[in-house]
Amino acid sequence: MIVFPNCKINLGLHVISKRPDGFHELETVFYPLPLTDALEVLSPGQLQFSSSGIAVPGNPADNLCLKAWHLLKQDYPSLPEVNIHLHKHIPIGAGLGGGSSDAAFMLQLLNSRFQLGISAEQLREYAARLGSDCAFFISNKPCFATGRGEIMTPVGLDLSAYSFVLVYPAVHINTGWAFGRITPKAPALSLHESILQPIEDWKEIITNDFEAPVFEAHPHLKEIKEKLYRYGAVYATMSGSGSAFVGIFPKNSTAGISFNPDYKVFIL
Ligand SMILES: C[C@@](CO)(OP(=O)(O)O)[C@H](O)COP(=O)(O)OP(=O)(O)OC[C@H]1O[C@@H](n2ccc(N)nc2=O)[C@H](O)[C@@H]1O
Ligand SMILES: Nc1ncnc2c1ncn2[C@@H]1O[C@H](COP(=O)(O)OP(=O)(O)O)[C@@H](O)[C@H]1O
Repeated sequence: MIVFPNCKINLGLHVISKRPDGFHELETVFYPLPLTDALEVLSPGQLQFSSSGIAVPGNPADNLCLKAWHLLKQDYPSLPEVNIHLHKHIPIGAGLGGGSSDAAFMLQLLNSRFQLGISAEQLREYAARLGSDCAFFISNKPCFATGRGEIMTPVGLDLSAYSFVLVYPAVHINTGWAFGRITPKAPALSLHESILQPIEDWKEIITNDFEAPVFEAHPHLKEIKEKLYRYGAVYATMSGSGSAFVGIFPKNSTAGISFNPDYKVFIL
């Protein structure tokens, strides 16, 4: 069985307060985009994980796909061992949620392949235990999110008239480090309201709190956002804790966009 875990972008992100458990309360809008990995699970087999494409840092035994299998195995002891192959295409440490998406798709795949009968709500709970933005990928629809990112309300956003330009400048941002560089505060205007304003106004009212610390540590990244606006983006932002940027352009207006050849650029 093969599935294609997609990435997400954050349209705005406010870090509101630090919680006693060390995590942060935030608000953001998650928006899914069709840049994907490929995740194949073969069974019967022995529990095995391999990957190709972009190298995933860290020990393969810690890969979120395996963690998802172990999480379900605790509650469903009859879950068979499987042979997992991940072809990694979504940039890592980019704020695109690729690892979280792999984990959420793995939970869903195991649930349907082995008919475990887990409800969508229960899947969201399992996913939230694997990562703060993992639960989003179970419903995978535009939503306003609060809490650690796991409390979601659907948001009626139709961006089908636009193309998305993703730029990944090959700078790996550690999410925990980025949260540690922010002084939390309540926003003057909640994203719940600002996201419903015309997209032409977003430039003035929708912000990502991670941009300031990331620009401070990597000043050359600011140029990417400025260049997206120079090319005609209606709205441009860093996604999540970075370092990928997204520019939202009217459809058929992305010809000729080019960046440093060391950067990865995806037009979706
Ligand atoms: C910042 C966001 C915005 O969508 O995405 P990315 O930029 O990573 O994609 C998310 O909140 C990231 O979610 P995720 O990548 O799943 O984070 P986790 O693995 O749960 O946590 C990594 C680390 O980030 C910090 N963390 C994460 C979420 C949160 N609400 N408060 C935190 O303080 C914690 O230090 C934690 O140890
Ligand atoms: N399947 C996976 N894909 C990507 N990263 C993974 C995966 N499993 C575990 N990781 C770990 O998660 C970290 C963050 O991954 P990723 O989700 O791509 O970043 P981000 O949180 O910026 O969106 C990586 O540095 C890697 O060590």
